[in-house]
Amino acid sequence: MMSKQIIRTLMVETPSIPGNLGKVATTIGLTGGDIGEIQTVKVGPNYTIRNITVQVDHEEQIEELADALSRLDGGIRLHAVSDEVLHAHEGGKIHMKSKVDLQTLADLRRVYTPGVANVCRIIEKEPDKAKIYTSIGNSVAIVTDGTAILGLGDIGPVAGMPVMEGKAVLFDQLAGINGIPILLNTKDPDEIVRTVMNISPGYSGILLEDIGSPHCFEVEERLKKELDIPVMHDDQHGTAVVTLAATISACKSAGIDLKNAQVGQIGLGAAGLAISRMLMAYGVKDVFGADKSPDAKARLANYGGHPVDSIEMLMNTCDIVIATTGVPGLIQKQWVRPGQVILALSNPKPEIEPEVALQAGAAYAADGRSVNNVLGFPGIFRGVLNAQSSEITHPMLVAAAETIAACTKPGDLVPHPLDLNVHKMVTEAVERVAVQVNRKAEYTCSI
Ligand SMILES: NC(=O)c1ccc[n+]([C@@H]2O[C@H](COP(=O)([O-])OP(=O)(O)OC[C@H]3O[C@@H](n4cnc5c(N)ncnc54)[C@H](O)[C@@H]3O)[C@@H](O)[C@H]2O)c1
Ligand SMILES: O=C(O)C[C@H](O)C(=O)O
Ligand SMILES: [Mg+2]
Repeated sequence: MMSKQIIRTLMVETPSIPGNLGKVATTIGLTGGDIGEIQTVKVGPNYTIRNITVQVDHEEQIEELADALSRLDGGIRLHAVSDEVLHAHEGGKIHMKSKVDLQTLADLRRVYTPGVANVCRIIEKEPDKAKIYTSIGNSVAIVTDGTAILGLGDIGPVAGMPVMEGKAVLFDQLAGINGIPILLNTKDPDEIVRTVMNISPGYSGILLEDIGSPHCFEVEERLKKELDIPVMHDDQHGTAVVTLAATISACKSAGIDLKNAQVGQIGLGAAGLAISRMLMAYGVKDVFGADKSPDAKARLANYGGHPVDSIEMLMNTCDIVIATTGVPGLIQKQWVRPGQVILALSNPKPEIEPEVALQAGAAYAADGRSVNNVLGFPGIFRGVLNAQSSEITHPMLVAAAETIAACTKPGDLVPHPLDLNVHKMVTEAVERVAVQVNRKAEYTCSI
């Protein structure tokens, strides 16, 4: 079974005779399609037209499906096949909008010149006032060099823009933050650091996204040192937060003692190394790691993890296995041990489909669509922006993970990604820790 990435909408007309919609559904099922939403477009005197969303593995299945539907008798007609995903991206997914009215000359003078000059002067005298009189206090740059776009690899920053726009949509709708994509035409760490430093005055946070390893480690570390605004590489720490949350939930449901469990991490790049570090910092004693790169394994050993040479061996010994390699189907079903927890987190396709892992005996299994850093980064940044914090610290990340785990329904691994209450709870948890950090800093400064 595959992850059915191709999504199409079929506009189908059926005469109003019981059983016709059933025939359509059966035809879709027989060609291997999964039915998603069904929306009634028009109810006629003796017919109904519906948009049916279908997910399939391959493009050719859509053609087979269209053929099969056109062969159905009794007046069933396929009117159109449309690509809603592509359609949703037409013209881009984001748009910079003004918050003020511009109807009259008075408006013009107020929001622009000459009124604006006085606001500039105020900020010149007291730069902190920019947080009050501009959007800077609520803006985060989403920075990519395009070197590790999802699991698609080094496809360049422009091809990665749909992902960056997606992150901006999530920032806006889940946390009310202006997320602004910044595409870098360089992969050189020195240039990345210099460029981000040079643009940083316009932002109150930097989200590094889909920057490949190992240069992502150096870039993040240097930017954290140089800048006095929060910097976070989402693929590292956002992913680690959500994975820790899913692991806590799985252990609770499966009765596994996380700290004494054997945890295996396959793929020790940006996501995998950060997940391993997070789990070890949380108290997990044994984290084993596999990667095709000896350097990646050496990095794990430096942080106290145990590198192993074979994925099969890791599968054979670990209670919890997490994979972030970007290689679909890497985990074979015969390697799955009964009762194991398997988080195959690569996007767009996992190392093993959750259904396959569960059929093979896994107690809990999930992929990167559900265990996804979308549950972490919006609330983490909202929390630090609210607290006007200059950094994102490890205790803030742990607070976020524990909050996500606490919001998870029994039997699930993580909450629904669009549950606004979860993002609010993450925000509050991070803000609480951030405020404590700020207070401590004030106290330290004053003594
Ligand atoms: N679900 C989520 O929230 C989430 C978040 C971040 C990343 N991811 C996914 O994780 C994957 C990796 O992302 P990343 O940013 O860590 O990339 P990366 O390039 O930094 O890391 C990938 C690592 O996998 C290793 N690897 C590749 N093929 C391998 C194989 N056959 N056997 C063993 N190791 C192998 C590479 O050597 C590298 O160290 C991507 O598919 C990405 O979509 C998911
Ligand atoms: O973008 C996502 O869906 C998650 C993650 O950042 C990834 O790179 O896969
Ligand atoms: Mg990413």
